[in-house]
Amino acid sequence: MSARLLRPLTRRLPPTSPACLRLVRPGTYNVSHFNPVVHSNTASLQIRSIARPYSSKLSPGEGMGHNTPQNQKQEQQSNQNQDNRKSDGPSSSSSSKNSKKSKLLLIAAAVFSGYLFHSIILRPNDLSLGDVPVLLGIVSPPSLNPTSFVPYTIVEREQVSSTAFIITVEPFDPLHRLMGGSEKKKKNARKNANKLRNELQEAWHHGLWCVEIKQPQLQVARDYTPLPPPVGQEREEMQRGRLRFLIRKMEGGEVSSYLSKLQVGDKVELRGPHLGFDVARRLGSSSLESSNSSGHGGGKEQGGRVVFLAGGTGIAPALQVARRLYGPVYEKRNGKKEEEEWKEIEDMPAIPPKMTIVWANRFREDCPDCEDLEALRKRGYLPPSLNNAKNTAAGGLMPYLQDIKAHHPEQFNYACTVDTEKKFIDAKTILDAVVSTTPNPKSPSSTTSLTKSTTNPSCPFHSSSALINVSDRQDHEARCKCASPANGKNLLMVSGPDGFIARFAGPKAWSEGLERQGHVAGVAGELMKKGKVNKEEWMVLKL
Ligand SMILES: Cc1cc2nc3c(=O)[nH]c(=O)nc-3n(C[C@H](O)[C@H](O)[C@H](O)COP(=O)(O)OP(=O)(O)OC[C@H]3O[C@@H](n4cnc5c(N)ncnc54)[C@H](O)[C@@H]3O)c2cc1C
Repeated sequence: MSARLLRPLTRRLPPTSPACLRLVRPGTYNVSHFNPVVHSNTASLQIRSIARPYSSKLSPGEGMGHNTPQNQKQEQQSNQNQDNRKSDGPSSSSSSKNSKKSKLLLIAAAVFSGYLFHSIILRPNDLSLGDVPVLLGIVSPPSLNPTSFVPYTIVEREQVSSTAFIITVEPFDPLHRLMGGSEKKKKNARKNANKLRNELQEAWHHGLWCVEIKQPQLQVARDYTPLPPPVGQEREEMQRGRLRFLIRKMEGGEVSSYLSKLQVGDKVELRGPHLGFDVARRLGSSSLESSNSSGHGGGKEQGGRVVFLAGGTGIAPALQVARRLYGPVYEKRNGKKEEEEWKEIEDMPAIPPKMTIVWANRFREDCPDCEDLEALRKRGYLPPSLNNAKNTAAGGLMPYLQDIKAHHPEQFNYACTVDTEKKFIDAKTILDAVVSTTPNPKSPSSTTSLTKSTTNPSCPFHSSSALINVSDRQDHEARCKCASPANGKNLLMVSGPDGFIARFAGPKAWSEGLERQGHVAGVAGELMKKGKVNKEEWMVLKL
């Protein structure tokens, strides 16, 4: 509020200038010329007492610093005024104090209404009343947290198909809005950068996570899953605290319809991060699992294979898992592979577990260029990190998948199905995907699964029967109950609309106000019953 309105005042009257010091001299002043906004409300402001009467307490050289005849005259005049006021008695003094107070109040009210008019009427999506403490420097801008909503600004928006769009948001800083591209803005951005990076780094390291986005008119919020940053932009995006979401507009949907109407520059409110299922701990790979939080030291051997069935926007958690297993997709910068740096930061395994994603879409436009990478190469296409192109939000998500494939050809696979081309996920698709993750016996990453004898049936990480009652919101607080270090399970993960999950893994169940995993049914349940997918080695996770 006042930062903008007082700027002209401070610019005209720097604190050390004689003009500024004139302000503290006893006397009557017209304040209207300081700011046009207060002009209509004030005629004059009397300043009669100051903390240190300048005539007696300012030492030579302090303040005005000039003992000119003119100053002496003014001083005498001022002393005379003070004497006169003293003789008026206490009632006169208190009434003048009151009038001074009311005038100051008037000014404050005028400034405040000007601000309200500016922020609410003129720029409704810009600044709001809640931003005042930040603008005044009383508090720093709030950062993403799981208990309260904080404002973000949409900085990019891309329509990737007729119903789906990607928005990129970054933390809203009211000071940035007011200061434009000034030095102060840059300084502030740098100050916040490391804090934001640390917060998000933890969530990315966990793997699966989401944030809530609020619909402010209806005061409802829904979960959305941040996509990994575009190829080669991980560092920059993390430092700016940016988040990207793939959102499908649902007809009649309260939050997705609202979000579909927002444009670049608009504000959204986010709350989070909310950590989801701990994939690394279930896979049990020693290099993925953090020993201090697992309840035991973590297994010595590499473990875990992942088959991920993603329906539509369910691709977002699939990419989060891929990022957890393979690290950020990197670019070469100054001759140094950025991936190496991230490996150090994130403790990535040298040889990551095998993963296959099958992405089901209604239309081809949702997954253009979803071809085998070799076929794409023959057509002259190279993923962004190999042809040094920057992959912005534009181009959707295929470049991300292609880049992981290019860097981990043995470990990672992806395939797409398109409803309108009469290609659907079925039992055979799932079995093929399971086979594609079979480790090469010669490979050092050969998988060893957790055997029946070492699995505690009540362990929420390694026992399918215990998983039935698990909710994703509580998962990260649980502890492994297996007696000996777990080598890990393989995961068949299913993510997408409720109908998609129910078809392939059975419906989730609700109890005590929480959505829980429920029994495994659907196509995956059938395959396990028939023994085509070994239920001792594979666990099903519904997202
Ligand atoms: C952990 C998690 C992560 C998620 N991540 C993403 C993501 O990254 N991207 C994404 O797009 N979605 C994601 N979702 C789904 C998202 O949270 C919302 O559920 C989705 O956007 C729909 O919300 P909505 O408010 O628009 O629709 P809602 O208002 O909840 O309505 C949903 C559907 O039900 C219909 N409906 C509503 N009320 C009625 C009624 N009374 N009678 C009949 N039909 C009705 C609506 O028409 C609509 O089609 C995620 C969900 C979870 C749990």
